[in-house]
Amino acid sequence: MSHQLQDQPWLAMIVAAAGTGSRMKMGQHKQFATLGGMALLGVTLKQLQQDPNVKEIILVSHPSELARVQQEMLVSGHMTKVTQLIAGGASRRESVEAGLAAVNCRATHIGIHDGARPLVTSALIQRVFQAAQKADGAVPGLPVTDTLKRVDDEGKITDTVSREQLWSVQTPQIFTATGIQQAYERLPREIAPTDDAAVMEAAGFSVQVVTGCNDNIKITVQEDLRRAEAIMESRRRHHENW
Ligand SMILES: Nc1ccn([C@@H]2O[C@H](COP(=O)(O)OP(=O)(O)OP(=O)(O)O)[C@@H](O)[C@H]2O)c(=O)n1
Ligand SMILES: C[C@](O)(CO)[C@H](O)COP(=O)(O)O
Repeated sequence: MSHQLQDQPWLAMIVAAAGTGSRMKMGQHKQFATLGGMALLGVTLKQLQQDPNVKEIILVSHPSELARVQQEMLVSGHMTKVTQLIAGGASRRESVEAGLAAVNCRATHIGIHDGARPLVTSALIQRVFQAAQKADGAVPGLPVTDTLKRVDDEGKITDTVSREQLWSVQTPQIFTATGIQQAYERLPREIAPTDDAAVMEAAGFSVQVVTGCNDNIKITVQEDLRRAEAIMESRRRHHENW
């Protein structure tokens, strides 16, 4: 796919939501867990749908739930920015690659966001997008505040890792469209990166970190759902549109 040269930045957002949510230990995929009265993935999509910077959303879902997502989230939720709903793969990498293949050629920038991070805000997207326009890409992150230990298989500490210069990064991660497409093409098949900035780094691109948001948590285990509910409730008390 080629990307047109144009003056105005144009952001396409891939939502990686094809995982099974095995760590949530629920009877169904975590995308359907209830959060604030909606499906978790529905909350994420609503946030992106109402964001002025996001021009199109490519939703990557588990192959077994495409029909349900289409009906319960896209049609019922009026997610008009979702231009494509496609099947993901067995790994996050495969799901992102499927999304990249489907991006509109108008996109100057491609964002990649976890379906499991419903508390993303427009302020955060704006911050990352602005920084991405001055580099090959940008990601939100926070400096690590706990002390870090390396631990062996028996649970014994082997050493203490300096936390100086260590940041914990989140999504959305936003890159130049040509950069992220090239970076994935160059990535050796056997590598399974845990985020997309790692793919850019491996290809020699420069990625800027901007201040992330403490509340932009990834829903991974049941406890995260309770925390997310509390954050949503607090936002509702302070902002009308939450
Ligand atoms: N094959 C995969 C695996 C993960 N993801 C997405 O990547 C995001 C981050 O992954 P994670 O939170 O680990 O989700 P799961 O892989 O679903 O969770 P688990 O590891 O507990 O099974 C999620 O939105 C998930 O849906 C994906 O699109 N395709
Ligand atoms: C992409 C990510 O959310 C950045 O923190 C994270 O690496 C995803 O990890 P997971 O193991 O796929 O949940």
